[in-house]
Amino acid sequence: MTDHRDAPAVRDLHAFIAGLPKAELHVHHVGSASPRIVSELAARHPDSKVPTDPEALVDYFTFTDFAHFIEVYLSVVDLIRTPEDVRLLTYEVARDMARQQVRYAELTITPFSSTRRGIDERAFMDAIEDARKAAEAEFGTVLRWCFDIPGEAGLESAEETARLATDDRLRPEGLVSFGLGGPEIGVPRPQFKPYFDRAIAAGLRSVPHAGETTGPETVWDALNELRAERIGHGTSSARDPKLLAHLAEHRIPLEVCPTSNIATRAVRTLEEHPIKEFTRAGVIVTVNSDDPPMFGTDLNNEYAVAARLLGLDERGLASLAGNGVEASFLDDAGKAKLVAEIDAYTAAWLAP
Ligand SMILES: O=C(O)c1cccc(C(=O)CC[C@H]2O[C@@H](n3cnc4c(=O)[nH]cnc43)[C@H](O)[C@@H]2O)c1
Ligand SMILES: [Zn+2]
Repeated sequence: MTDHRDAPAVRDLHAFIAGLPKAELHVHHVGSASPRIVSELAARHPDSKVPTDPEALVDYFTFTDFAHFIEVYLSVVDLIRTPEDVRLLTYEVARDMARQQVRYAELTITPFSSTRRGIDERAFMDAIEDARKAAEAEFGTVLRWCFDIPGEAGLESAEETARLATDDRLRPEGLVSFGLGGPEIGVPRPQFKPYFDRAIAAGLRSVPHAGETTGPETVWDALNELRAERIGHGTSSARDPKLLAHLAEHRIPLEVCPTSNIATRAVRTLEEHPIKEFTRAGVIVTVNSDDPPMFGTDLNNEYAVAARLLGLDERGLASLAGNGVEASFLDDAGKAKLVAEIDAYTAAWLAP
């Protein structure tokens, strides 16, 4: 993904980013399946329309709009049919993260999509937990889960997601937060309040998507009705100065995913992305990859994009990585350790 025509200073920045320890807060489980895993699963299930040839996947993963993206996303969801598929996917996603020096990730998982397709709920939880423990032991990447409601699937999906997230016999050890994903148009956030209330009462943190494909009123709803502690995307917040001031004052971070917004055509070009308006308004910005292989990106590339749009040098990038850690649901000791690692890496890189 590095442009080899880059000037030497830019190349150095890419190398700095590649080694920088990072936290990722907004990345989807199925949306992180590498072309190799997608083609392996597609070959196992020849009834699927998903191509088996990784090169054909590039075309397949070119989206006309957000609705088309969700349609393609669900065709990949359809490839995950057994607990072993779930385990393999989760473990391989962690391997890809470790290669990018991602030390900690909150991975958004949609258990409803798997249980409704017939995967046993107990086996599903065991598969993700087994992969989480193996990944931490083998790659050193700490994974935590965000269970999200696929809002367009209706309140049945909200009920099922809340049940899976709060039933003490099922709830996985790695679960830290509760989310809401899928299309926003025609899916008002307030209807999900009772499910978020239950999840919050059970100790989960609230991290809905909002303002990705609809206006700032959706972000207000996420804050006021769903008690959001971070906002997934929040792109349209830039259209409401009062909202920007509120996010800044209450230190509600945005999980910004620049390339995703272009790929789903939520934003026309990177140059038009409001990330700079967020930082100017004092909003805490974290940078994330969302569905990296589907959007032809990875977290390192998203940091490079942010560096370009925000004019960041190495210290600025280290501070951006620090935002990801501070906005995470790691405990204080975990945060301090990862921030110290970022600082030590940056100091060593900049040492004469
Ligand atoms: O699983 C089903 O059967 C189902 C039925 C109806 C609707 C849905 C969904 O809408 C699933 C959406 C799915 O998309 C995930 N996702 C991945 N990237 C994004 C994003 O950038 N913005 C919003 N959602 C995203 C999300 O986690 C849901 O799982 C499913
Ligand atoms: Zn997302």
